[in-house]
Amino acid sequence: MKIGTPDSGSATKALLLGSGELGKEIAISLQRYGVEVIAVDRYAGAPAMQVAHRSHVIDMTDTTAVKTLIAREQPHYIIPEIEAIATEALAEIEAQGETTIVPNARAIQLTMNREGIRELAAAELGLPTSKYAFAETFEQLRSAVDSGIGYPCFIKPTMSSSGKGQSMVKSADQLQAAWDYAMAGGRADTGKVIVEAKIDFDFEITLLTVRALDSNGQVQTYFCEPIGHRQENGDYRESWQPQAMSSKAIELSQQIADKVTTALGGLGLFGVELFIAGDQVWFSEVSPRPHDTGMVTMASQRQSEFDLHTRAILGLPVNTALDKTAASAVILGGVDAKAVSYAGLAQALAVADTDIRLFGKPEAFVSRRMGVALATADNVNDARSKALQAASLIRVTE
Ligand SMILES: Nc1ncnc2c1ncn2[C@@H]1O[C@H](COP(=O)(O)OP(=O)(O)OP(=O)(O)O)[C@@H](O)[C@H]1O
Ligand SMILES: NCC(=O)N[C@@H]1O[C@H](COP(=O)([O-])[O-])[C@@H](O)[C@H]1O
Ligand SMILES: [Mg+2]
Repeated sequence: MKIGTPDSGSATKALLLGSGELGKEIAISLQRYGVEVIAVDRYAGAPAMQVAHRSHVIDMTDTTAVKTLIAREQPHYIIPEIEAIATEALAEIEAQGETTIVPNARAIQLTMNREGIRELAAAELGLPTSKYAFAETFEQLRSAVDSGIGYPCFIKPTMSSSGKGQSMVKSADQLQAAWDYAMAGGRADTGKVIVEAKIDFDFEITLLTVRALDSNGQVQTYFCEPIGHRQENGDYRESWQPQAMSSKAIELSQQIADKVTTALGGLGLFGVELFIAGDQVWFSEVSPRPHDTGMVTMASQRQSEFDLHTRAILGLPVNTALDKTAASAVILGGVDAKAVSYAGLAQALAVADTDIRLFGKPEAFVSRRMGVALATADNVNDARSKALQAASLIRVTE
């Protein structure tokens, strides 16, 4: 198979494994550089499918289903977009040498599972993290908490995202419920949980970090301005850029992000999640792809996180500069409904300097993210209040 790039004239094909709101923006960016996009997800009508050249519905956790589809489509690039993919299939495909897994199969495998990335970051690279342990039974969980992790702590499925199956436990009587919730709530069942001691941070950031080629064809690491965010129940509610930080904390953050992304390797954008208290910085986790809190870059940067990921993958030049102070606020479903419609768009857009992105998910759940409001302003406080106001004016209805 001939590997094409936009410069070589032959059609380049990219296959998205996961087609949510992040994939939709990646698809649009890829298409702007002439790439053919195939969107894949577990359900029909997923956001990226609505803009892709074509799409497929498969069980992405089924190795055979993933391999069969890739053999049929023969993409040049496979871009994992969600933390629920049979990663064994990807290593085999990469080894055949004709397809680039973004950023590479090992990075996807390590970050898809909290165990892989935690062992790399804490044990191998020696980065500061919360105290942690893994448990395959309730007894193991209880003994890990009793013998050092303590309370409060977080219990999470090892394969999950957006807070699915995650709870904070304050005392021993809440432990069983947290175990049951983690066992039932992951995006894929690994039979294992991670328990982490709670870090008392002042604020948390996502440091978008890009590994891209410079004009000499050398891999360089570029950082965006830090993105601050607020989470509820393990899922993000608002984000803003830039987050003010001490120069020591930003320096440590960049060092940690550089170490972990260099260890993961490949080309693309990474969302490095860090907890900050004073000048102290802890590594939390990393996405080898655009990050939900990074949706703010659609308003704050000339090159959004989606453009940066796309450019890095294709070997094109990148610029991570901040353009405007901005904020994002999420629009949750608020109802369980098939066939949704939206009210309040005119009122929301009447808030100055805002924009609304509705993802087009075919079905709403009470806490499913259905859209995001974006706002720019002279300062972070004003940007946040405008984004929050615009988001609050949108109603998802049956
Ligand atoms: N050990 C911890 N100490 C303090 N807060 C934590 C800890 N672990 C998680 N949190 C809080 O919960 C949030 C979500 O945790 P985490 O990022 O691990 O979940 P996730 O399911 O991977 O979410 P996403 O996929 O959206 O990044 C964090 O951003 C933080 O606010
Ligand atoms: N924190 C990770 C994240 O935000 N991932 C984004 O959410 C989608 C799944 O949404 P859904 O669960 O509503 O289908 C994923 O496909 C991805 O775009
Ligand atoms: Mg996270």
